[in-house]
Amino acid sequence: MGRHAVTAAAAAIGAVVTCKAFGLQSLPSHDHVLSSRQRSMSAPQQLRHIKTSRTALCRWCAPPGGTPAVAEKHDSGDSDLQEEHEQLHQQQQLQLNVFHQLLQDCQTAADYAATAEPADAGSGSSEWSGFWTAEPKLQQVLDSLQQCSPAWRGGRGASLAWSWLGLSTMPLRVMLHQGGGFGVLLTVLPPGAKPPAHRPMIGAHMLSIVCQGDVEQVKANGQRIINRTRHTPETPIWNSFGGGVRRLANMSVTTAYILEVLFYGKRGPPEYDTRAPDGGAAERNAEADEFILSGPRAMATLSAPPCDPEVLFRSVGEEGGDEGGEVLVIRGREGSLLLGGQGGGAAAAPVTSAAAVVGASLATSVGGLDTQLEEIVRRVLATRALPADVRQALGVSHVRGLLLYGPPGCGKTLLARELARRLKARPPQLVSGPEVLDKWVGEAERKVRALFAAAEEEHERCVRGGGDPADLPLHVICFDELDALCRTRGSLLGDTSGVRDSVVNQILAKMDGLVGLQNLVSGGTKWVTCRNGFCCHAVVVLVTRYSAFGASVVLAKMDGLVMSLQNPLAVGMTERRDLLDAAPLTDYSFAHQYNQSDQHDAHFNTISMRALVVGMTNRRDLLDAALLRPGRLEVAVFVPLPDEQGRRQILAIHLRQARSSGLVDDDVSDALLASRTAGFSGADLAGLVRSAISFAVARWQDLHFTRAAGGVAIATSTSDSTANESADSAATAGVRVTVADFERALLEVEPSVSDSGERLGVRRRLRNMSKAVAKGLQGS
Ligand SMILES: Nc1ncnc2c1ncn2[C@@H]1O[C@H](COP(=O)(O)OP(=O)(O)OP(=O)(O)O)[C@@H](O)[C@H]1O
Repeated sequence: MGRHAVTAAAAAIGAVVTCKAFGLQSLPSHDHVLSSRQRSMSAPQQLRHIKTSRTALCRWCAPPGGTPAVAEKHDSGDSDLQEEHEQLHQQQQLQLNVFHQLLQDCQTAADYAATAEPADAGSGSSEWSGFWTAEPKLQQVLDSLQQCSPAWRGGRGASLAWSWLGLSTMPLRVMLHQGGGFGVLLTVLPPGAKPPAHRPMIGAHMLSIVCQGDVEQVKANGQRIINRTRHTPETPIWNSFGGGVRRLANMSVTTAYILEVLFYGKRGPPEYDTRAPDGGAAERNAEADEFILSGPRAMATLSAPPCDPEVLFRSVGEEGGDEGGEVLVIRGREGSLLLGGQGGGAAAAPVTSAAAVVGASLATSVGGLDTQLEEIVRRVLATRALPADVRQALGVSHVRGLLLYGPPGCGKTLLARELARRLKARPPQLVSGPEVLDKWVGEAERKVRALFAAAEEEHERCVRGGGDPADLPLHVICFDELDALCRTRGSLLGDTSGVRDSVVNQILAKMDGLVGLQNLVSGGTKWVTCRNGFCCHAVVVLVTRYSAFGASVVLAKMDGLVMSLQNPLAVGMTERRDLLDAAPLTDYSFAHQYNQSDQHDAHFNTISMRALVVGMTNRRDLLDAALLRPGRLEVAVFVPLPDEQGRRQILAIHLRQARSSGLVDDDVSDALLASRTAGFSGADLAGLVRSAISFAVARWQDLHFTRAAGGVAIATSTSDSTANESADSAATAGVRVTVADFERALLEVEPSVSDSGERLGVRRRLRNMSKAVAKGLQGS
């Protein structure tokens, strides 16, 4: 038998073995894995090909154990949704096919290399010796690698494939496959990550591709090679031989993904080499050790390698979320990444990425804010979804404050409410700035304290009852129109300025309490007379942190702060409380004295885990800068006017109910309406839908009135031809929203916000007023 025949047979056997090894049985049959001709097509061509393969899609849509709801979606009659759904599945299908193709090609290449052995890597500069695979096989692997990308996205902001790994704030290495003489590794580097140098696997022939991001690779193995690779469809593949010391750095602002294929031959997967980069044989490179082990080790807790490709690529419909929408469903082994703290469940039980689920389900009620949702999920929610031990291992703490800012009516309040609801938090406490302000001295601050009181009381009760505060639900505290409350201190003139400054201070004090001040010593209150002669209710927190102050200095500073800034919050800090005399403590009538070892530190820290403060404003520029510092409202997300795609999503959201009840004409096109509503905010679009429905309701009422009065169903009361035509049918005896209704609504509802974020209504009123004044002047 010629070499080619042998290798072809080996390839065929290899493919079968590979399929079994990768658990491909339950996946779409081989005719849905791309043929070599199809593989030579461009990605869009492949997409088109898959689109025509309806059987494959349906199999994928309704996998064993899949919910009927997923299949039902096809029959929902909602063509937009159906189209979106199909696109999503086509993309998933493509990704899965591409990945499986890669595995098959690698397996074939590894099978061809069965006779080759990597040289011993003892020297640390190992090379794969001799012939290891046929050139065409290598080319196939390279082609397959080139097709891989984690960045394909589905509809409505659902991130697919590996992008959920981008939630990690730490570099991660994920073993996607291991066995059959090769491994496939995914390295995920958060923006700016520069993990310590390490050696790649010894003796491995490696092919790496940057799937996303801009990555610098520095190799130092006798010679120094600096290679910077930005992801493009034509990104060159790094082709290297194992053993050299290497450092990767993510130079981009997005997460970078690097996919590597490592061929290690028959002798099995080599260990990561964590010896010092200088080549010292015994001396371990502790830094690299930590990185490498924290990656796979974290992943071992998160998702036992090798990951099931299905796990990584699965991202379908309603299974994970209580409200539907696209969610990432991870069928994992014990303790998969982002399990929402449920690690260690039954092996087959579906587990979901809590953060991704929340993000995706938010998209079902908040439209046009995909990027914002992604940022919120990554920066605010992701850590809350991590199991406590993983979070501790990564050394990350929760973000406690989120600021949503932007023009009015674009969904800030809606987003905050929905966020609280989806986080299964206690009912959110939502107050608006002007509501908090009070004419009575000290009352506004009391209201602020009351907002935080529930979280604190619940925590106390839980601790007293011997419970674990970590199990407590989250408290979300939302301040709408924050600019009315938290203007830059000292920026306001007049009698109210002291009160407002004091409210800012109170909020800061509470947020800092939530941050968990170390070494909190004393807290109390005092009535002080400010320069302007008004009495203020001072909240005083004394923190022992800096030894720079002596007792008198502390006292003077506290008084000085209170007096000179009209600032009713005085903060004194010292590490040497013993140096303090009694004066500050008595003068400020401190009710409590805590020290470092006191439980109260833990108290504040734990409360902080269970509280999220969300501020909302149209005028971020007016806010006190202290409020925006890290540890306070540290994540600021701009919520803009929706673009066309966003408007389409918002319209679909607001019409969803009426549509699902079959009350909207098929001719009503969200896409068309979106193209005609440039400059509309989310609130305007909601108003437009309400207006259109109001016309339909009026027509319906007229119809019923006519029937009731004359017993004859003739819609003479409306000139709308669509309604006339349909008046006979039983179905249209109900409300029916038509294109004509929207045409009328468009004449009635206008954009309320200018591009610069101002309310047009106000400007219009002002314009009218000035016209009236001018007229009056002319008349007089
Ligand atoms: N992105 C959106 N998706 C869906 N509905 C939206 C969106 N934005 C606004 N809406 C609709 O408009 C209403 C008002 O929006 P919301 O109060 O959240 O805006 P806002 O940005 O907080 O405005 P303001 O700054 O005036 O407080 C919402 O209840 C919702 O019905």
